[in-house]
Amino acid sequence: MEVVIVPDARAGGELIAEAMASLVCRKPGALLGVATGSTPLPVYEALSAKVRSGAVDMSRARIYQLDEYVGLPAGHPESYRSTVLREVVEPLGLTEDSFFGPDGTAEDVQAACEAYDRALAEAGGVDLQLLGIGTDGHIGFNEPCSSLASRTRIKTLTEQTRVDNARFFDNDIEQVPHHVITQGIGTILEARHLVLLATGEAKADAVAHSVEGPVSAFVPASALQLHPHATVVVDEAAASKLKLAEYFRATYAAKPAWQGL
Ligand SMILES: N[C@@H]1[C@@H](O)[C@H](O)[C@@H](COP(=O)(O)O)O[C@@H]1O
Repeated sequence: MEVVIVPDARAGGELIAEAMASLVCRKPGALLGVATGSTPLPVYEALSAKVRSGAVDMSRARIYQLDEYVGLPAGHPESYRSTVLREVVEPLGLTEDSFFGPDGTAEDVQAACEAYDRALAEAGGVDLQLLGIGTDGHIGFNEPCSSLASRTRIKTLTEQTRVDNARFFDNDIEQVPHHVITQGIGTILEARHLVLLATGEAKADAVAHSVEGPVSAFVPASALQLHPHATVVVDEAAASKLKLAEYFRATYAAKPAWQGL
């Protein structure tokens, strides 16, 4: 696992956007797995700036969703489908044809989960999966004690995650769905490159437990330790509880720039 400590969220966004752009230059039809939440926004802003300036042509890239609320009506502004369309797909100049996600409105939700898991594999697998992290260490919506081998499935949100996400629902926790679909931890681990971005002090404990703690279903992001190509990008605040921060800084400083993430 590589840990990169950046000065701020903007620098993290720029670094990851650069990695995504260089992937798409090498492999124009790359599958990019995207996350929602506030943290990845600087990545999408930096990447769409590259598209607008002509530095990268994303027209053949495909965008895959990580998770989704169950039961929000199609077109609900806070469904993750609407969110990714608004924050990623449209700013990158892509259309819905190149955007795929699990169907949170399906009558048979379990079948929709299995269909999405299959679709990911049939499309060749995700090349780069961007992840955020919950304050409890969740990735996607894999809450603590999710199986490290789990596949795309229905999960029930913890009270903490519903409280954290109420800000997207007029600060009204009653509006936050209880159930979600999420790529499982086993599914996420199949992506060829995992890039987790965490910014702000509220994520410092979750980052320290994930990077330096034992691999444990209780801290779902600790599963990144099992992946051969996992990159954790953190700002100074999110890195503040890492015991090996100096080592991570020195290692990254000594890395040749051409290597990328
Ligand atoms: N399902 C999403 C996660 O993918 C995201 O990482 C997390 C943190 O969001 P934020 O970056 O806004 O803190 O929120 C939600 O739970």
